[in-house]
Amino acid sequence: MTSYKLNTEAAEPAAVECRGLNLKIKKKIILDDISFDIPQGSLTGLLGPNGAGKSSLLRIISGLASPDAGAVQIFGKPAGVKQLGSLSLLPDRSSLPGWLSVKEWLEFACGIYPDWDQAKAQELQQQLSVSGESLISAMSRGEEARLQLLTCLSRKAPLIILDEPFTGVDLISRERIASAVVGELADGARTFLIATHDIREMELLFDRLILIGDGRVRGIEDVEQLRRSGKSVESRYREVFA
Ligand SMILES: Nc1ncnc2c1ncn2[C@@H]1O[C@H](COP(=O)(O)OP(=O)(O)OP(=O)(O)O)[C@@H](O)[C@H]1O
Repeated sequence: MTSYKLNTEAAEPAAVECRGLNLKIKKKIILDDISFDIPQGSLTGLLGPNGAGKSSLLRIISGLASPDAGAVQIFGKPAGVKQLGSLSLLPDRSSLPGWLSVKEWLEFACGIYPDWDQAKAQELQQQLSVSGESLISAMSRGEEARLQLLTCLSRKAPLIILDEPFTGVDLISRERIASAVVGELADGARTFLIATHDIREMELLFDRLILIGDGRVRGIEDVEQLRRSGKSVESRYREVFA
């Protein structure tokens, strides 16, 4: 079995360091030798077609699933349950309790997350236009997506992982979600890893791209360098996957 040396000597550990990740489900290869680093303070887009393995990879990074081989470190420490406090995940499928109202959910979240920032939650509730009175099960997909983002960003966790934050979300809500992310980027204290198919909304925000197809890394790009070479995120995506 190949052994993978983790980057233990860098001055500042990467927010995420993946080395040689492999995952098989029912004999099907889902992730095939995935390796990359995500520097602290960056906003990385994880892009790839349906079924590429993005959600599976994010679950492993978040410590919710284990790879068959390889290793992940979060801020220099092995990923897993002990790192749950370092990251805030917006999962690809809603996991919010539908029987609660938004207000009840936010009170509950404030109690369960030790790093909950109540002032930030109130600010985001305004910014994302989320009504406290709504019952979660009665919310539209876009309203629930905004509540998920609010929940995710109201924690002080230094690593934010968003898995498809725009699914089923209308244009205005997309803009609100994108601008909430922009607001969080200002001081560079947080690191964002965002899996999305909606390249246009995020094109101007990404500073790095990880392109993944058929479970393999198909490219790691510095967006500034891409632009200097006359390419956009979208054109690079088409070049790799079309
Ligand atoms: N529990 C599972 N059982 C069987 N196959 C699975 C399971 N979870 C994921 N897969 C398969 O793994 C592959 C990658 O799925 P994954 O959800 O990670 O892709 P994705 O890139 O997030 O896709 P999308 O963009 O459509 O959300 C798919 O072929 C999927 O069918």
